[in-house]
Amino acid sequence: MVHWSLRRQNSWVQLAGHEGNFKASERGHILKKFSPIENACLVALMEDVLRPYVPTYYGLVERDEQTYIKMEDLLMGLEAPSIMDCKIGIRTYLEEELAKALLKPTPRKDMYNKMVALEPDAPTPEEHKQQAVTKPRYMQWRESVSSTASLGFRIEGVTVEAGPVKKNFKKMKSRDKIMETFVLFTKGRKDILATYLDRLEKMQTALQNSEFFRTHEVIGSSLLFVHDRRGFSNVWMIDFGKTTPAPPHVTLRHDVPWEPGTHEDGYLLGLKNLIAAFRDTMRTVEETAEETSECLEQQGDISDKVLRKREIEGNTTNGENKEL
Ligand SMILES: O=P(O)(O)O[C@H]1[C@H](O)[C@@H](OP(=O)(O)O)[C@H](OP(=O)(O)O)[C@@H](OP(=O)(O)O)[C@H]1O
Ligand SMILES: Nc1ncnc2c1ncn2[C@@H]1O[C@H](COP(=O)(O)OP(=O)(O)O)[C@@H](O)[C@H]1O
Repeated sequence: MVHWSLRRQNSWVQLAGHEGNFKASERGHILKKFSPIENACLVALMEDVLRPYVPTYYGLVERDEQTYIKMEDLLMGLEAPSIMDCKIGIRTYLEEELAKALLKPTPRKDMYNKMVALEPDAPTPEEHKQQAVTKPRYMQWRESVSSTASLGFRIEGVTVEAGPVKKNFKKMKSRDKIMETFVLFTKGRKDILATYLDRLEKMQTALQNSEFFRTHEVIGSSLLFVHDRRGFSNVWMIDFGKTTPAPPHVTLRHDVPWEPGTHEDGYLLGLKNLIAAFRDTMRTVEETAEETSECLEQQGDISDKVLRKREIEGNTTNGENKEL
């Protein structure tokens, strides 16, 4: 018998990040364009207590004159996977990008265009005139219109059972809507929610004991949630392209708001809020199951009932993410 995790039953799915950054590799591995910063992180993480929470690192390979980082394919073995990418932390850009923008602002037309596409009135009159914004300005605005600034995490992308990839979460700010998305993502399955919660809590403990975490500013990193209909589920820390060692004189806490110069990332604030949102989602699912006398062990899809219950309770404002 072939173990489930040894069979490749899926094709590559990319929920977020830069186009063209990944390349397929042999079974169980993927290739990501080399970045010295991410490479140094993965090397260090292989020796850290966080190792079980990050994709295994297999070194560097050359393809078509480009260097790639070879790492574990986290979708390996999943059948029609459901995947969710949540970016963690209260700040999504580097302090040095802010310093650069203050010293020598680089106007970004592409970021201005992304901004007006979402909120035509967001740019200032001056920015409208220039048809450009700086990168920190765009990133801070993205943080404020999403849940990053308030909750320390945001949903970047979701796919349910290998369906279409949804990325329309840029303005998802409210905790209620995030919880609705968790219900839709897991189809209200208590077993999957429970596995995610357990893994997140263990990750939280590992982070508190991690030498890597104590000494690194973790910016723009995500948690990748993966599960399938059979109930195989896991959460992983990915994307260390903007994770850098903190200056030696700085002691990072990760659970306090950022002030310029502190290098704080708010990673633990975000994780705490994410865990709480998962716990409340689970409670709602349990209450709905009790009320409707449904047996959750049957693992039926109760997401419709949970959402209807939330609507009745007045928690739902509109159906923005119901199409998942
Ligand atoms: O998600 P949208 O709104 O499209 O904005 C993207 C993300 O914030 C990227 O961050 P991440 O990679 O953490 O998702 C960031 O890449 P960086 O990693 O380079 O900061 C991009 O900056 P540019 O690559 O400069 O365009 C920025 O345009
Ligand atoms: N090891 C992995 N296994 C499976 N999928 C991955 C892996 N790493 C990244 N991905 C997919 O690629 C997407 C972008 O990854 P990320 O590392 O954030 O890229 P970028 O550095 O371009 O932002 C993730 O949302 C996820 O869907």
